Amino acid sequence: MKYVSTRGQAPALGFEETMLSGLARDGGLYVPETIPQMSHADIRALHGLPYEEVAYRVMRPFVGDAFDDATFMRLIENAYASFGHAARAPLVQLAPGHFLAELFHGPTLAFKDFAMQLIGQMFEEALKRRGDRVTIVGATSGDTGSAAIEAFRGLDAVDVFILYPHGRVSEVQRRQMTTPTEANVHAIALDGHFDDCQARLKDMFNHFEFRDAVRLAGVNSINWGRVLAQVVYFFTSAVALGAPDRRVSFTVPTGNFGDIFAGYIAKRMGLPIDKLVVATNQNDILHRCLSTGDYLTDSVAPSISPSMDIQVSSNFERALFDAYGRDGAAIAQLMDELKAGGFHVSQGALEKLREDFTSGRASEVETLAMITRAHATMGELLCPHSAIGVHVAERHLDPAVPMVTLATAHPAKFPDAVEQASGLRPPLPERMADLFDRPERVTRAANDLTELETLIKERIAL
Ligand SMILES: Cc1ncc(COP(=O)(O)O)c(C=O)c1O
Ligand SMILES: N[C@@H](CCOP(=O)(O)O)C(=O)O
Repeated sequence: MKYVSTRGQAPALGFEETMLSGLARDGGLYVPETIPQMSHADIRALHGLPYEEVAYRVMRPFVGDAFDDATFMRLIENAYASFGHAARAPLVQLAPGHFLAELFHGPTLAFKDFAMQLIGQMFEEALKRRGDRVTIVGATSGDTGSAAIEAFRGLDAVDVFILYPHGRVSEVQRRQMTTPTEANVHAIALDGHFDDCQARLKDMFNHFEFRDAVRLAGVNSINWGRVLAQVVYFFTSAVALGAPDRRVSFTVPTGNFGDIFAGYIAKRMGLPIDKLVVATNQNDILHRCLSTGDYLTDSVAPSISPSMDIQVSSNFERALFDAYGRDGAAIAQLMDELKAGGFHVSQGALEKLREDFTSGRASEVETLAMITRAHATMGELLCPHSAIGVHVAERHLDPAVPMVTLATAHPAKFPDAVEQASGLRPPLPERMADLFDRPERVTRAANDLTELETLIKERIAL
């Protein structure tokens, strides 16, 4: 299995190199050259299997010879052992035909744990075998950072630097990143918003002298391994509702387009998915683009769903690559236009995108109202991101096709918004009960590439 860049100018790589290198050297994102297929019989055979076994069967063809069968299974089992629910991604029914996939039972209470716990295992195994070490730099609007720190804290072969937007993550998210005591963990509060963090991270990958000197690696959804691990719960959810003998739709609270792109990969593998609904908050560039074809960046408006306060949606590039017939030069041209503020998706590409994706948005008022109503009438306390999903999903229900909305974070990560809407302040799980008493350790930094690179080099003593 080979991976190719969306910009067409970087060498094709195997799974392990793709995973360890992050961004392609031409600035693009890696995608599989071909998508492995699962027949209806293969999908039917997933019924009743434990999550780990489904994960193995879905991901195995993508991994090639990077790990032997027994090792790959062991890594998967290790990855999900710390989850607080036996089903890993349980489904609950919200209303007739509408289900919620609870993806927040991992160690940091967000869906990021599904992929991050696994790539933590895969990095450790691959680096041990190679006798190598890497510097991970991650950009976060709150959840990727805490999940990455949890997955990589204390590992000898890794330093992990997380850039988060100062003052724009929830207090729980911030403390998850700033309170770990391990010396290989470095939380950096950047003066800017998430898009600045992600842009500086991509600048570092494109600055080869720095990239090679620190052995830079990425664990954002830039990393194909992240997307791959997220494909699995689309399968477990759909199979639980009758796939492949019944079509299923998904609504995904969306920011960087990684999670919904994982759904698209599941569909391309053969899972009978009807609609993939992109649900955005007021930072709705994806909804506007799918509605009009214009992908035009605007200033980010801070919201009560801070993890989705994103305007430059990294993985949309992967979807565009397919929509433009895998024409790397066309994608490179669009990404150049994006630097100047945006681009227009061609009519043909827009029609291709609309074959798979539809979209909706929720305002701040609608998000709060959804939390209130879900608590009062559905018995579910939703985080603001998940509430956006449920709000948008309700506008795309079809009596003939079950809808699954992904609940991407635990409500206790965003207690202020949840309390405002429901009157309930959800408690953190027991194992995190002292989070607010632990001392914080964080470095404040300007939105400046040279300053950030110097800081990282000093910390790893280069
Ligand atoms: C809680 C939560 N919901 C939704 C999203 C959006 O997911 P994606 O960036 O994969 O679109 C994020 C951040 O990525 C998140 O942290
Ligand atoms: N919402 C994310 C933003 C980064 O997304 P990623 O999936 O590319 O890592 C976050 O919580 O950090």
